[in-house]
Amino acid sequence: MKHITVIGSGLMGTGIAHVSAQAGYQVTLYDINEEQLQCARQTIEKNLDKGIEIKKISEEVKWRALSNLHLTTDLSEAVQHTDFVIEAVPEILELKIDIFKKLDKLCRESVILATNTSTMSPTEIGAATNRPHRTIAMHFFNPVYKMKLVEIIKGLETSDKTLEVTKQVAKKMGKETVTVNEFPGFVTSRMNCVIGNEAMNMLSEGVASAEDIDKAIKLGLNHPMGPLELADLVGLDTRLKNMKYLHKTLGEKYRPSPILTKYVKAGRLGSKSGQGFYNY
Ligand SMILES: CCCCCCC[C@H](O)CC(=O)SCCNC(=O)CCNC(=O)[C@H](O)C(C)(C)COP(=O)([O-])OP(=O)([O-])OC[C@H]1O[C@@H](n2cnc3c(N)ncnc32)[C@H](O)[C@@H]1OP(=O)([O-])[O-]
Ligand SMILES: NC(=O)c1ccc[n+]([C@@H]2O[C@H](COP(=O)([O-])OP(=O)(O)OC[C@H]3O[C@@H](n4cnc5c(N)ncnc54)[C@H](O)[C@@H]3O)[C@@H](O)[C@H]2O)c1
Repeated sequence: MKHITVIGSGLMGTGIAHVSAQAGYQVTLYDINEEQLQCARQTIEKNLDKGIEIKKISEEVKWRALSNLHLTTDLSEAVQHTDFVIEAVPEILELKIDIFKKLDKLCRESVILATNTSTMSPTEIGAATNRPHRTIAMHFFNPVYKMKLVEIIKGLETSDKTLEVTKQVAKKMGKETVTVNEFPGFVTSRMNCVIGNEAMNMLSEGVASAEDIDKAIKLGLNHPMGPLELADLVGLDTRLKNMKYLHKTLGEKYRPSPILTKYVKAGRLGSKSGQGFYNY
């Protein structure tokens, strides 16, 4: 297990590539958008510098991590030498399935394919390949350099060997893992969804201001972030996609708050667009 390929260099793919390269893996980061790749490299370098500044890593660790990182917009090249693939494209099932079909054709038989989906089914994604026993979900958390958890979700056909190897990969990245049986939203996204949606409904009902809702949860329940600022961090478009999926699969109580739909329609996507429940 020497080479990891990350598919998608956005918010999460960037973080996953960072921790993989810093852990000593050879990393190829692939995206269809060259600009996104360049942005990812800048973000990784910035975060490595921050790690040096707060004395979490040395200069040598930074340069070794950057030397482990390779960027490409060529999918065949991206997986030519890979041992393990982690997909982090937008939360669109058809897109993930399309990519897994391509990966299945291009990757050596022994390569494990992992998806960083927040809520979708590794069984369904794996069923689109000839290697459902080597398909798994590896759910990282934002920001990846900080969040200690990787939530691992086995698909129906995922082999025990694949689960074991995936746990080892997460461990080498310095992460703790939990193993979840496949259910929409797993553990964390489903809980995030309920808390976030209730906060959005309270805001719409005029129960309290966004600031006070977040402050109450931070100081009253000791969360590191309030639910509304967290939704801004995650991306309101990603949150809405996940909510719609949970609503379809788990029923009425997961109906997205109307304010979330309205904000996404207005292009208010959270910190990544400069405006969400707060201005950035
Ligand atoms: C259906 C619903 C679905 C939801 C949608 C998808 C959700 C998704 O699936 C799951 C999620 O991600 S949910 C989201 C889950 N995420 C959450 O819930 C996030 C919760 N929020 C937080 O944890 C904090 O507010 C932030 C980390 C965001 C900012 O914290 P801050 O203090 O204002 O920022 P800071 O100054 O940067 O330092 C932070 C810490 O990182 C350290 N560090 C910095 N740079 C570093 C580097 N380059 N290297 C190493 N370390 C580095 C720094 O030393 C400090 O360490 P300490 O040991 O803590 O002192
Ligand atoms: N945002 C979060 O906090 C968070 C946390 C954990 C998991 N996730 C999950 O991670 C995945 C990615 O989310 P994100 O927030 O990083 O999204 P994002 O929009 O920030 O990044 C997606 C990236 O995928 C690229 N992309 C789009 N189509 C592609 C294709 N066909 N081939 C290769 N690259 C392509 C885009 O150019 C972009 O760089 C989603 O499944 C999401 O649910 C998100």
